[in-house]
Amino acid sequence: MSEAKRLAGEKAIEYVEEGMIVGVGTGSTVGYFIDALGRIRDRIAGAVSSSEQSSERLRSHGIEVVDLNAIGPLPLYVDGADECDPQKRLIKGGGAALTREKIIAEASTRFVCIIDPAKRVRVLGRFPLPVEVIPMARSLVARAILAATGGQPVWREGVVTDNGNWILDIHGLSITDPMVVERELNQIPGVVAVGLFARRPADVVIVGGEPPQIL
Ligand SMILES: O=C(CO)[C@H](O)[C@H](O)COP(=O)(O)O
Repeated sequence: MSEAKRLAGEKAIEYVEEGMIVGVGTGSTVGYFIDALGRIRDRIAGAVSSSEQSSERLRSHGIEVVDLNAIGPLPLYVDGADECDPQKRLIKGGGAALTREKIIAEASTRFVCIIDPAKRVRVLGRFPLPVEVIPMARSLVARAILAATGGQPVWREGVVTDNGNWILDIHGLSITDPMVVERELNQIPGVVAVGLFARRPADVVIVGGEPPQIL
């Protein structure tokens, strides 16, 4: 699968234009995109990063990491996903960076999602749905998730997000209406962000392969 990830990550470079500030996600597929971005670093103005991990990798290539507050809308955001349905709605957050990823996706005009073929599903939910929670609300949120969805929330123990919060992964969901589930979970006090990207799906999906497929 890492070859498919590399092919997807490198293909996404075609969406980068001269002088752009590029939004950059998190994960192993994005790692290939960052490395390719490093090869054209003189042609971009910098990057907005969704995680400390990606910031470090961007800086290692000499790419300046820019504060989202210092700029207007972003023309382009490139990120991976854990699942992608035919409407380009996503589950993200396997790397625990979902909140910043959601912020950058929202700020961007074009969201290009890069995946390997195994990430494509008909219905979202086989991958446990990550939810970032305020630590003191963990068990309250877990009970509310069970009541609202019937899914089984499991604490990703030991993982602390870049925002100092915790992750619950919801197992056993079959998400036939992602917009409704996203909205319902967002309303639980203590939830910081839900790893469902239904309200803001990807605009373009690149599926890594020889040749890459554009959806
Ligand atoms: O949402 C994410 C991080 O929070 C990643 O994009 C997602 O987990 C996919 O990762 P990978 O490219 O390593 O398969």
